[in-house]
Amino acid sequence: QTCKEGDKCSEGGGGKLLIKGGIVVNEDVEMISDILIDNGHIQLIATEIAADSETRVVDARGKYVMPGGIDPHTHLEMPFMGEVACDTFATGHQAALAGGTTMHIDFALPVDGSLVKGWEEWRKKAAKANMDYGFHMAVTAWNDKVAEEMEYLAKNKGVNSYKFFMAYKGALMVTDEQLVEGFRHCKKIGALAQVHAENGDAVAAGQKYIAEELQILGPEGHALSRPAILEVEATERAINLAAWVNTPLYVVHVMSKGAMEAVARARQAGYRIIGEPTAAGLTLDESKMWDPDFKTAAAHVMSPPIRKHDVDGIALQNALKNRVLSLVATDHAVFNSTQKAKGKHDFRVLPNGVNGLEERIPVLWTTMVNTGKITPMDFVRITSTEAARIFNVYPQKGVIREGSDADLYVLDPTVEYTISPQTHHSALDTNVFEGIKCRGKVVTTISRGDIVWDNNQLFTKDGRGQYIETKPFSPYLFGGLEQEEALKRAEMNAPVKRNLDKIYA
Ligand SMILES: NC(=O)NCCC(=O)O
Ligand SMILES: [Zn+2]
Ligand SMILES: [Zn+2]
Repeated sequence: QTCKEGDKCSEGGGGKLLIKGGIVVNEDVEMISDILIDNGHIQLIATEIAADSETRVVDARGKYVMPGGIDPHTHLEMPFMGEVACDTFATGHQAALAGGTTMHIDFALPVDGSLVKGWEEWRKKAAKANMDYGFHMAVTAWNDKVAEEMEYLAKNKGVNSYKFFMAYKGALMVTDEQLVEGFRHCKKIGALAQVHAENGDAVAAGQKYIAEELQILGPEGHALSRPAILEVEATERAINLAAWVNTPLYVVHVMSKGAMEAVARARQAGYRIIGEPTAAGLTLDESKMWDPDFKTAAAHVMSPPIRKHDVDGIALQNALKNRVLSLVATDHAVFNSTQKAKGKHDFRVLPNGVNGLEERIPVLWTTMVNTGKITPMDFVRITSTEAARIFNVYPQKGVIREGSDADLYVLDPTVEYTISPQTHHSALDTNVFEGIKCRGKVVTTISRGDIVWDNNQLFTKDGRGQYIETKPFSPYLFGGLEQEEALKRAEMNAPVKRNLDKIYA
């Protein structure tokens, strides 16, 4: 149930709220506290707060109260491979809110080669927003106009991250030269460079070989044509180029152990590299692409592909635990079974993408907190706080703190349920997490002080979500870079100076 235009949304909507007695978790501390919310913000956090007659009380005793999830990687209503992703900014947001996520950052694509037009187009799509959102922009070509528009959007429209696709040859892919130009420009304007790291030329050759020579055309051909080694190669290449330019780099959807190890080496070497695994990559297995039921196999097709759980998934989980990987996204890009059927006879035209906006929080909690792999505080960091810091919206988001936006959710660790497309809130008719038994359920979600999900019901409406500007030069990424640069420049001149000293000694 969602509130329609003109409804009073009496169960949610404004007013003072008191969340009583929950285990309030931030990334650095957890303690039993009350939280008073007014005017969309957290007003007071204290051991005991009394409610007046106008205040609605949410009983959170025995439950966790955590900062609203921030999903840093989604594709709502994205035109891709001849289809348009079927979750809109309404249905995608409703799914997210039912799963404790209260903000996401979506990838806007250029329109007619223009980033500004792309940004405007995505703002139109987001007129239906049910929760707060920001944008990254994809850079799919390189010229003066692209560079100018990046600067304009970073300075004036709150876009502080730009993604370069090293795959999808003939569509979104850029060359290494464009990558380097783009990285340099990101550094200049204080924006974060992001990469989809797969060797697109090799993937194209691999697809041709698997489809034409080996005559494998089913969804398993997708996995076979995009092996981990091509992800590792591109990840290492992007890291090296970013290190050369000396700009921070964010590797989206790290799916393989090898790519994670490349991120680990780079971080150990002191580079500013961030690795993002996805909910699907952490918890699912590639074997689903071999499922005899086409609908099931096709639902699992995404790029880079879901890998082997016992090798890659577990290694990604451990890397997250040890802070080699930084935060978890979904890469929510959903195509229903009719749309996926386009690739029934050839995996090369099967729209790529899986779901996760609603499942990220309960599935990760079940997989990683219930097993003792990470603490609730770690959980908050990887699902919310780290994204807020990286994309420079902290402490407005990502923390339960006085003055912050009242975006939070209540999770009951005792409730068990099984994920199913029949009960989820996405417009999708499949669900790659179907059948997973979760222990820990988001029972209440609060977005800007409104109860938007409670007791298995949505109380939200289209248009209530706000655009969040992400400002450039995030101190979390760019702090100290100038000093580093000055030292580097001094080192560059050192051999020349040594020689001159010798000559004129
Ligand atoms: N990942 C995927 O398969 N689809 C969405 C586009 C992208 O992120 O590459
Ligand atoms: Zn991608
Ligand atoms: Zn993506």
